[in-house]
Amino acid sequence: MKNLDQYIEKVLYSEEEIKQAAKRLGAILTKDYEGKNPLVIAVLKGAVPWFADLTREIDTHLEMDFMVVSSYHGGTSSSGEVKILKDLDTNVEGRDILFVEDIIDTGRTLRYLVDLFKYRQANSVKIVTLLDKPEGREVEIEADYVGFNVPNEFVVGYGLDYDENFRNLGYVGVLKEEVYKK
Ligand SMILES: O=P(O)(O)OC[C@H]1O[C@H](OP(=O)(O)OP(=O)(O)O)[C@H](O)[C@@H]1O
Ligand SMILES: Nc1nc2[nH]cnc2c(=O)[nH]1
Repeated sequence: MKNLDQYIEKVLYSEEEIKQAAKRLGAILTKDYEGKNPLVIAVLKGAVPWFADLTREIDTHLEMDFMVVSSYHGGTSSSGEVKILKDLDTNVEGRDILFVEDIIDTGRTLRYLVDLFKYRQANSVKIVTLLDKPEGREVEIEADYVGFNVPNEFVVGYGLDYDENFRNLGYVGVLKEEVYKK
């Protein structure tokens, strides 16, 4: 057993399943964005592994950029307040924007970002997320492209953290209860 595996209660999505999801969505995005040169934005930090794997499956011209956004503090609950820690340096007016997220839970992060980019007069704003947790929703927002619908549990791995740890797991899983008690 690998060192970090011992903290995991169950694996929800394996490396292989995530790879297949990247291929499936990458093929759709290739068609949808052909000739549009979209600005594909990773919402850091959680989206890093998914962004890296997904964009390599999109076989058309695109540009990449990065934002650092945070709403979760130190544990498993959202503060409800979305903070932009690093914004874009480029003008998005008239651009086709594709946000890449690891998860949509309460929906607050993406509701905030979509509204902001509409205000900034992007031509289109769409969302691709590895995981969608519909039962967590507190504000209305829907992803345009979804890898998996995830049950209402706190998940870690493949970019998703618990207290900044476990982002480097290759798969998505649920932590053992004793990890939270430490
Ligand atoms: O739908 P919501 O309830 O807003 O949750 C989704 C957001 O929560 C996580 O980010 P977090 O704020 O934990 O920052 P991180 O990406 O640095 O882990 C995740 O990466 C999403 O951005
Ligand atoms: N790690 C992690 N971050 C989240 N942010 C919003 N929902 C989740 C979740 O289930 N796990």
